Order: sequence, then C-alpha cells, then structure tokens
Amino acid sequence: MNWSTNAWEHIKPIYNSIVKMPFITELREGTLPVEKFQFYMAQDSHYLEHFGRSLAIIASRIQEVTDMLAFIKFAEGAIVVENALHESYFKEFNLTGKGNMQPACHHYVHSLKSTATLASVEVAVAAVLPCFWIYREVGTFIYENQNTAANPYKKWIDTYAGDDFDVLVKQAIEIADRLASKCTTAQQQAMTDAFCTSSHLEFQFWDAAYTLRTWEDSL
Ligand SMILES: Cc1ncc(C[n+]2csc(CCO)c2C)c(N)n1
Repeated sequence: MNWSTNAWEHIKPIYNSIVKMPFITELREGTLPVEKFQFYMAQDSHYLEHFGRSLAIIASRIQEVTDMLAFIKFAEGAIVVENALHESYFKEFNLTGKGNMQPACHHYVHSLKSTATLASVEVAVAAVLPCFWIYREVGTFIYENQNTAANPYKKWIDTYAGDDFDVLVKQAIEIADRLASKCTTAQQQAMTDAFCTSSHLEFQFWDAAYTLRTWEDSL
C-alpha cells in the first residue's frame, strides 16, 4: 500500500466527522448563516497568506526542481486564485477587512509554518497535503449532494469540486508518495502524524467558524 492510501485510512474518522459538521451541511444546503461564512472567509484570507508562505518555504527546500516548480505553483494558487474567490465573496457579503487572526486559524498556520521550516521536507509536504486533499473530497461531496440550484455558496463549491483543482491535488499526492517511498518506516510515520495533525486542524477551522470562536471567548 502506498503512503497516501495508508495516511488517508488514518484520517478517515476525521474526514467522516468533517462531512457531518453543521458548517458543511449548511454550506451544502445553502442555509449557512452569512455571519458564519463571513467569519470563515476572513479567517481563510489570513490562512491563505500563510499557507502560501509555507508552500514557498517547501518549494525552496524540496530537492527535485520539478517538485520545486509544483510547489511554487501551489503557492501562487493560494495567493492568486483563491484570493479572487475571497475578493468576490468579500464584495458580495460586504466584508470590509479580515480583522485579527483568531485561535483556530492562528494554531493552524503556525503549525504549518513551523513544520515547513523545522521538520524534514517530507514531513512538511505531508503537513500541507490535507489542505488539498480534504478540500477536494469535501468539495466533491458537497457538489454531489446538493439539493438547491440557488446556493449562495456555489462559487466556493465549484472551486473545490472542479477538475482544475483535482489536477493540483493529484500532483501533491504523487509528490508525497514519491518522497515517502524513499523514507524509512519511522520517517513515514512522522509524515502520517503530520498529515493527521493538519486534518484535525481542518476540522477545528470549520468548527471555529460555525461557533464564531474568538480569543475573547476564553477570557
Ligand atoms: C483552512 C483551509 N484549508 C485548505 C484550503 C484549500 N486551499 C487553500 S490554498 C490551496 C492550494 C492552492 O494551490 C488549497 C487547496 C483553504 N482554502 N482553507
């Protein structure tokens, strides 16, 4: 079994919990309250910047030049393509600024940036993979289970369920598997641990948006 198939088996319970989250159900049905989506969009703007930085760090550390190019393109995608989605939603929902980074986003981006910088490059690649893979699965799940044509979140759904995105995800998985195939069992386990941590943080990111969790909540 290749590394990614095994890693996905490990996070299956997390993925199954994600698709049952009220945030995802209501996004799919188009009933998600706008303030929760606004919170998500604002936090995701912060996320994309730092996710892009993490990808650029990985690009500079990865050995093969073709993989470097792939990571440079992923970083560009995070900043350019996804920001376009955010800009249109910022306008549509009258969001003026992104405000401060809140706990779940802060936790996630700092985890990614420290892994991208301090862990082995294989582990760093494994840590960013759930961002691609879980979004493709969630996007496709929502796309295939829609019950309304007039969903205000349609652009979001179409982005992650689309073929263009699928190409990127396959490329990221292929790179992770190729690197893993040259690793020891212990190194592969460290990759799986990083993959699981980021999957948990994906769950937390949506949960925080649904509950509108801010630093002030824990005072
Ligand atoms: C919390 C959070 N996690 C993952 C993504 C998805 N995503 C962001 S950038 C990128 C790669 C672009 O090359 C992908 C897949 C998101 N938007 N927000």
